[in-house]
Amino acid sequence: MYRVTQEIDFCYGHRLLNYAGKCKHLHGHNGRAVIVLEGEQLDDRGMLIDFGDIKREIRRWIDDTLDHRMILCQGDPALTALRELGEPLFVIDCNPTAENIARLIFEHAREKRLPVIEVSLWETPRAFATYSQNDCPPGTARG
Ligand SMILES: Nc1nc2c(c(=O)[nH]1)N=C([C@H](O)[C@H](O)COP(=O)(O)OP(=O)(O)OP(=O)(O)O)CN2
Repeated sequence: MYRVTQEIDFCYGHRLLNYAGKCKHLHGHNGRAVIVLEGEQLDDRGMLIDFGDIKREIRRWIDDTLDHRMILCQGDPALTALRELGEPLFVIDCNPTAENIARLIFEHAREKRLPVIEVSLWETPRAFATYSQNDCPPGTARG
C-alpha cells in the first residue's frame, strides 16, 4: 500500500455555537490541513497521485473557498451583520469545529475522486481533529 500526504496551510475565522468556553466568540486560526491519500497501484510515472493534482484539486479550493474567511454555522446570529459588512464567509450546516472542517475538506477531496482516507485539521500548534474513512468508493483512483 502506498500513501501520499500533503499539508496545506490556511487562515480562517470561526466561532462555536452551543459552547461555553472562549471559542464561542469570533476568533481566528492559522490552520493546517493534512490530507492523506492511499492506494495499491502506482501509475506509469511511479506515482500514486501527482502532488500537483492535490494542489490543483484541494489546495486551490481551500485558497478560494476557506482561506481568510469566517467559517460559520448557518444558524449563527452573527451572519446577518457580517453579511451587511460584506465580510467573506463560508457557511456550513453544522458547528465549525476542527472535526467538521476536517470532514468538509475530506468530502471535497472525495467529490474530486481523490483516494483520500484521512484529513486532519490542526487548529492550533498543539490540537488537531481527524476525519477518516478507509473504504474508497468506486470511481476514486483507489476504488
Ligand atoms: N474537539 C474540539 N474541541 C475544541 C475545538 C474543536 O474544534 N474541536 N475548538 C475549540 C476552539 O475553537 C479553539 O480551537 C480554541 O481551543 P483552545 O485549545 O482553548 O485554544 P488555545 O490554543 O487558545 O488554548 P490555550 O491552551 O488556552 O492557549 C476549543 N475546543
